[in-house]
Amino acid sequence: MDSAGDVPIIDLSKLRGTSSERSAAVQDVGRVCQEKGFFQVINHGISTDILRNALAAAAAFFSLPMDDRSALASDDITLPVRYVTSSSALDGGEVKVHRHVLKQYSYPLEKWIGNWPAKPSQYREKMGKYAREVRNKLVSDLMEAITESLGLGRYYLSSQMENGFEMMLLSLYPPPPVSSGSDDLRCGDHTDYTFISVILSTHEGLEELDRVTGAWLAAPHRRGAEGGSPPPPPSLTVHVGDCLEAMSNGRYRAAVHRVLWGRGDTDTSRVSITSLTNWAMDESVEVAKELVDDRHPTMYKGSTLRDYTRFLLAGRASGSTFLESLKIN
Ligand SMILES: O=C(O)CCC(=O)C(=O)O
Ligand SMILES: [Fe+2]
Repeated sequence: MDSAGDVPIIDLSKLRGTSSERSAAVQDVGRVCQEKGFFQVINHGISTDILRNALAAAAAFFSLPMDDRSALASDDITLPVRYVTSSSALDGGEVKVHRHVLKQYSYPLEKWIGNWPAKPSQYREKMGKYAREVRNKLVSDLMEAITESLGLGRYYLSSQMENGFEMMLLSLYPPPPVSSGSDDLRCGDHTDYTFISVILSTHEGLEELDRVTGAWLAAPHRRGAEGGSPPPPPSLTVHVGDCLEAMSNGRYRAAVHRVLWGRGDTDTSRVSITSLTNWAMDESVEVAKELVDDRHPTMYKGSTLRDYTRFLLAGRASGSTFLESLKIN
């Protein structure tokens, strides 16, 4: 299996190859989910145009006047489309914006796309194409490979996936204010509440925690505009999330990741799109009973997306993460 630096690369065309290619690729998927929890994908079949258009649409949205964007702001975290800004006060009373986020529900697409921002004009079309392709060409195949690699069979989660839920987080990380010094952590270390998340971004900045060495690894970044004919597509990074860690009874580990932006003298903004795969709001994610035996007792309590939302609403009073709160000692 290839890797870029210390980040493994999964060739998705192998999952659609001969049966021996497929079983080798399924084993690779299992191994990286177990050992790392993060990887990048190539030969997924999503065109460079679709990827670049989605990033351009996200950037165009963030270029809208603040009034247009803040019209979508709300404290109600259950809304299907919501604009959020995270910031902190600097010493001189100045406010540092870490990032702006547009959250939008995206699966089933037909159900939600009408709620998406109507401006800029091609936003829904370009973002909709990306959402559909990520789902059909990447997430579905990977989820099948993942359950197969756990010995549960390729279609083990098909119905939960079909009846499930997907969310996109579009993030804008503005350039740092001059006075920010070296404080360039924009999104602190965390895991995602999801089965898998897929990240596309305009710039580097995403970092993964290597659980074995304790080192932070920079996810390699390709913009997709460099030479070559056709040019190689932009990088797509995949993370194992909390739901997969729990369902697999801890066999696969959620990726701890963070975003640093602004190191050096950059005056550009970074834009990313994170796609999160979940089950329906009230469908409980439980440890797969097939993965429990005397040597592997059930390690996690069941949880739903609604439980997670409630946890966020309550604030992290205990200081622990949602995944930690699910662990059975
Ligand atoms: O901006 C990125 O590259 C990742 C953002 C992220 O981790 C998240 O929104 O959960
Ligand atoms: Fe994340």
